[in-house]
Amino acid sequence: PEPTPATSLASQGTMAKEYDVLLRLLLLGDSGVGKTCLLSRFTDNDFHPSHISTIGVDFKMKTLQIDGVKVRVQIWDTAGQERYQTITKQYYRRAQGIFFVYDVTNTQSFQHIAKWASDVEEFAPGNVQKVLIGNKCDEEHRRRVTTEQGSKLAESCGMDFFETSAFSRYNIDESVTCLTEMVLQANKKELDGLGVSITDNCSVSDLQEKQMMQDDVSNRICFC
Ligand SMILES: Nc1nc2c(ncn2[C@@H]2O[C@H](COP(=O)(O)OP(=O)(O)OP(=O)(O)O)[C@@H](O)[C@H]2O)c(=O)[nH]1
Repeated sequence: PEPTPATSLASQGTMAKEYDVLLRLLLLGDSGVGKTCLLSRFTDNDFHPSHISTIGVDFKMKTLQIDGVKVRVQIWDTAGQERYQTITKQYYRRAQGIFFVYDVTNTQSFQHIAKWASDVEEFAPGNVQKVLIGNKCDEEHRRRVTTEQGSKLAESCGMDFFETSAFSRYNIDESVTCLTEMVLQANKKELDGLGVSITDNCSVSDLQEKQMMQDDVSNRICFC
């Protein structure tokens, strides 16, 4: 589905002051690692035992309070299946933060993180913030990727790292809050530079979009 444009969301917020800042985060990783479940657990406290593959992209939102600022986090869930990648890549450049998700019981999904990361290098904005997630850590008996391996990979890619469980809710709020804080921090200067305090009603996405339009008009990808 197409979301309501960020600008109109922001202006709705002006009336009711539902939030101060709007951010876009993206979930990437192989099919079946648990991206949809992580999102449902975070936004609705729901868990689905069956795997229904995401088709293309989907999104959900939740508002967090961070240091007294109401931050509306729009999280985009992408299909892990190869055949949707032409579509999903189009969403990379509008993300301020990315979760790279693997499944601790699936070595291949861990090895593929390098490929997801190199795609992001190519298609996402330069200052995009990144967090590595090793999901399904409740499945200790089926684990194939150690915490140390995850932690080393995260360190080598300059990412923060969490092991999570959408099943038990372990580290779900913590990982989303961490990435949200990183995005706020990374955009603080930009917001200040544009004369906008992060306590004003605004969308970081729109501000970045404006700046990118000024910076690289010639490099813009057309979505139509
Ligand atoms: N034990 C356990 N199972 C999980 C966890 N998270 C997801 N699953 C299961 O893993 C399967 C795949 O989960 P999804 O969330 O649909 O996977 P996805 O990454 O969104 O997959 P695509 O949409 O195909 O890219 C489902 O059967 C889930 O119930 C978890 O933390 N623990």
